[in-house]
Amino acid sequence: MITVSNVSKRFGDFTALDDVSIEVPDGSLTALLGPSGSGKSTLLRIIGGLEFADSGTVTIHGDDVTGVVPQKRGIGFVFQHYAAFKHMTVHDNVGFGLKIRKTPKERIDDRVNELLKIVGLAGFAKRYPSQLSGGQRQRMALARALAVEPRVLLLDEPFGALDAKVRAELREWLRRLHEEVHVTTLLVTHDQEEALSIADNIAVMDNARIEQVGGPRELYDRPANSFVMGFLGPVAQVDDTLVRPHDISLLAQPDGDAREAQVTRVSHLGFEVRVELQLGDGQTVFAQLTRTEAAQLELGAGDIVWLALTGDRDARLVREDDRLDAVA
Ligand SMILES: Nc1ncnc2c1ncn2[C@@H]1O[C@H](COP(=O)(O)OP(=O)(O)OP(=O)(O)O)[C@@H](O)[C@H]1O
Repeated sequence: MITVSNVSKRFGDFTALDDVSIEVPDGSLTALLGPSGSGKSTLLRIIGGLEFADSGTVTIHGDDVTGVVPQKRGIGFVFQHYAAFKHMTVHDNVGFGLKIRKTPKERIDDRVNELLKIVGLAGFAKRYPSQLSGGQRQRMALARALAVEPRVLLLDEPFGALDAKVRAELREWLRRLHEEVHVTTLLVTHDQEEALSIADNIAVMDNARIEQVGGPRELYDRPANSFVMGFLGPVAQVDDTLVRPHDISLLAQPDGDAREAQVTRVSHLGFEVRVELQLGDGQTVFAQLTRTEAAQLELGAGDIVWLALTGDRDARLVREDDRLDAVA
């Protein structure tokens, strides 16, 4: 387990981390998720020893590493822009950490071959980094980080520089890799879909603080506040209630508490149909329907419908401040 206790960090008079505490469970894939500038990388770098906290402590597997240099923390790093040794083959890049630890050559060869297989680069050992695609280079970086059998793997937007399709592939691949090697992994990302799809534990950060920690479903279904709710997915507002747009259903007739609304726009986005509505008081609301639901209602602009809130009541919030606007 990684334990961060009451860590604060300032750069001049700017507070990058404000009394942050978090526990990263052993063997988990934990994401640090938040907007740009929220302090994710600073927290990761403090855990890795690339930056030192002004106050607070970091322990890894019970050892206090707060003042320990990165090389002695048992950590593997991968960054967005991976600095490979250009003049070395893929094999030598991956084996570099073992070589400087004076590991016998045969042992290095075995370990490198095993890792290249795991990351899907078995046939690429003799190539140079310039002969790899961006996605292959990041997989090589992961193999290199894993070579020295770190206690913890720290990934800072490792797929951030790749195009969307490759990024999605590598996400799935990282998830499978993690299931295979089980090393405690901390992943910095600003992409909620990335965090929700691969992490089993997510810490949502904003403004130098951790807002909420939990599993993907817990965060989505029980957001602690409007910031977390808005950062994890779309939000619609009906009066002062915040709901997920898919927790709004539209009825052809009045029913109970359902509110009358006029359809102003219907957008067909494949499986999803997005309906813009206007309530009697002028408030605009977005609802998300499946194409089947929309087809049954035969919705078109100008239609009058009745809007009801469905879904889990605990997944709703009463709007308490303007933090949602910061997300949108
Ligand atoms: N060495 C530094 N000197 C001064 N300010 C810094 C330094 N490192 C980070 N900061 C500031 O601290 C804040 C948090 O930075 P950090 O990189 O942790 O954010 P982040 O959430 O990882 O954002 P991003 O996704 O953009 O990297 C930013 O406003 C940044 O400008």
